[in-house]
Amino acid sequence: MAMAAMDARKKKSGGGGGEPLLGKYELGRMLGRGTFAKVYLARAVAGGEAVAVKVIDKAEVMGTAGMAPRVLREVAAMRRLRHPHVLRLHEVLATRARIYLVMELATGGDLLSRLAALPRRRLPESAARRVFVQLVDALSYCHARGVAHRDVKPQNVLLDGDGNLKVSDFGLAALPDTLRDDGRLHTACGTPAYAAPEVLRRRAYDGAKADAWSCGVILFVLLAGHLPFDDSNIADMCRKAHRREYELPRWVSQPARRLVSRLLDPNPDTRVAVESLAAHHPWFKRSLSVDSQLDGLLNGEPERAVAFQAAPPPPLNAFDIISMSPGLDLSGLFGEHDKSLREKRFTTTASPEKTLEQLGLAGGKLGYVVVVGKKGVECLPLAGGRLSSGIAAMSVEMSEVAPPLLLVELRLEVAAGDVDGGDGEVKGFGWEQLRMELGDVVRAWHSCEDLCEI
Ligand SMILES: Nc1ncnc2c1ncn2[C@@H]1O[C@H](COP(=O)(O)OP(=O)(O)OP(=O)(O)O)[C@@H](O)[C@H]1O
Repeated sequence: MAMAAMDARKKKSGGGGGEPLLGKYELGRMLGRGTFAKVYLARAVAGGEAVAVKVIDKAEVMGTAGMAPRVLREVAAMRRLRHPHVLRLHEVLATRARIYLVMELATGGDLLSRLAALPRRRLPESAARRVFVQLVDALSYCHARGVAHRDVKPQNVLLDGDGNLKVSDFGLAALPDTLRDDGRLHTACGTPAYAAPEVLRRRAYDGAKADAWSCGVILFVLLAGHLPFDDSNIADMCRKAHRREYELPRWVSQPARRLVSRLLDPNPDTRVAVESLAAHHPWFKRSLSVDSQLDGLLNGEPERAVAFQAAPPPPLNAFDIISMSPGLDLSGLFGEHDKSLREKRFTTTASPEKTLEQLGLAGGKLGYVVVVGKKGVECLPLAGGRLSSGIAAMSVEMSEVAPPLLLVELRLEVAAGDVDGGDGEVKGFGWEQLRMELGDVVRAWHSCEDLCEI
């Protein structure tokens, strides 16, 4: 940390003109800025601990309707919470002009920026689960203590140096003493894209259930890389939310889909509560070794490094590069084909690494190589040709069903510009041979129609 440079950067606005803040903290560079506060890196004079100090201008707060209670709520909420995934408030200091919230330092930035830095703005499912499990853990803890966050969004989810979550910004948090007699809240707050429909419609609402909706939106974003409902018109957004007009990408597993659907339930009475997820939802009980590499992923390493470790990609040839380029989206070229001919799935209890290795070996016999590329895992033809004429590549996706069971989806991609759309070649592809070459890695083999739900 560049603490040596701190003195030079002390700000009048926060640092008291070069003197340590109330003799206790030396303020350094600004970490970020919110609507009413600036947050600085700081070091405790006694002990040298690095912290974050949120500097709030009293006059600004007093001059803005509703802000004073918001600051008080943030302090009251953070004071009563002690959890590894909730940002700790160490102490509150004040001068005549300012309030200083001395907080745990989250060196990893916020989840929104970390996702934005990823090539496809989303995480593999196992990494998404790790983020989500920590989020649910933190919110379950808060809810059990009567604190609903009410503004759960990736900007308010910070990360520490190890990639662990720290839920922050309880400025909109609802404490039990702000509830009406019916136990529900009546203030519209939160950020539209993450806010529950009952919040947007300014109905009385249950803060914990509103948090559950926001968690559903976050989970969707982690898995898909975009928002489920994104409309500048709030009424339209509400309508879409009520009609459940969202579409998860096809690679998302069924258990994850079910979980998103339980959370994005427009009816708060039937919407699942975050507290009940940790104990009961099967999606939570899984973990693959790749989970531990979340930090690497969030540090901007390519997805392939996290998703599948065991298959080092061979050098890419020109064909590989073309087929991975975003301009050539092979997935949209299949509309006319019989799905059962071009897609197969199998379940396996082998590890992702072993499965890939076996696909690679089988490929050697059928004439393709396994490539772990930016688009995921692909089986590409040897020597720059085609798997068979008309077929450009076979894509492979894996998702966890219930550990150690993996679902592996294979899909033939037809070359762009193929005269008959690759129909003949798709029909002639050697699925049976592939199946035999995969041997006992395959536990159950399915055509795509067999397997709507697992
Ligand atoms: N404890 C912390 N450690 C590291 N960075 C922090 C910490 N707290 C806040 N930040 C950074 O400072 C920025 C501003 O935080 P702040 O809580 O004031 O506002 P906000 O939540 O972004 O906005 P608003 O107050 O408008 O809702 C954050 O986006 C984050 O980048």
